[in-house]
Amino acid sequence: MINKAKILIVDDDALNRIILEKTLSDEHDVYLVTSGEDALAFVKHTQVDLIILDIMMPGMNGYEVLVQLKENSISQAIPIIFISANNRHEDEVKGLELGAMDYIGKPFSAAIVKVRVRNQLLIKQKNDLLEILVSIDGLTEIPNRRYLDENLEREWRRSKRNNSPLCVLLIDIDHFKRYNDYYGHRAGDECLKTVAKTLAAQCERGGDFVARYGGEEFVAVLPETNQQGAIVFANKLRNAVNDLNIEHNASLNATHVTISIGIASSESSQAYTEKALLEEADSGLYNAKKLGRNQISAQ
Ligand SMILES: Nc1nc2c(ncn2[C@@H]2O[C@H](COP(=O)(O)OP(=O)(O)OP(=O)(O)O)[C@@H](O)[C@H]2O)c(=O)[nH]1
Repeated sequence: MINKAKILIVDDDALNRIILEKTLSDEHDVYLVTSGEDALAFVKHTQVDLIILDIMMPGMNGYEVLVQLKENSISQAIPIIFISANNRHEDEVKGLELGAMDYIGKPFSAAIVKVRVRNQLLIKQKNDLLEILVSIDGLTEIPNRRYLDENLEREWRRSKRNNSPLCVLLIDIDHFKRYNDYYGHRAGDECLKTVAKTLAAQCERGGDFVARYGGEEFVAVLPETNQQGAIVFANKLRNAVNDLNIEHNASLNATHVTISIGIASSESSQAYTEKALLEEADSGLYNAKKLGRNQISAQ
């Protein structure tokens, strides 16, 4: 079963646009543009699930449009079906080699277009699900290290491009080895799950996220946030975990589970890479531990 999808049709021929719209609009939301240039502009502001792309058009041809769509991170994952009167084998091979998922010759049968669109949407749905599954940590069900690496790098590049501040927080549960030793590994897992969900739930601003970094460590990424904002957020995390009041009789700094947090800010940092920024957050964490735990420390 596929959900209603957003399909962009790119064709300079009015009759083709009308027939394709009529064919697909009972199952999907259909958008129409008449040139490659308009298609590239459209995907910048509207998220679409599939593009049906004519090849021979005045201005940019379909091949050129496809190459540009594949070069842009916003549009590179959108499946593209070529629809063209170029029915030579070489044209079809070229289209598929460039990255189109399917190629339909003109004149086309509406029934075939319908089925092929449905097939591509099913494949995309499965790929999207797979993408989510490989980005989620199995134990805590929050984003995993893989998700963190990919998204932190992207946010770092965005921050450099737009000259906007970026903060990262390295968060560690205090005396967690003692927790495991005292309450057992299974209780340790439950504690990790609760803390992870609590940390993730504090992210209210779009773009902010918390991921499991490994073991009992987590990382929060705060785009467009300066150090002052990051300190406010870090205290919110620390308070939220304190408020859980999870008993920790083996802790050496409290009678409940607490966290320590190191903060690094791109504005005050000398870091040239996002990894170096994380290392600075690690130094902050080391300080917070040294200062007695259940604290934050900004670099
Ligand atoms: N239950 C459970 N424990 C884990 C998991 N991943 C890591 N740990 C445990 O987390 C503990 C981390 O211990 P340490 O790095 O020594 O740090 P700590 O005991 O928290 O001490 P401080 O960080 O200095 O406050 C180790 O005992 C790991 O075995 C997990 O998935 N489940």
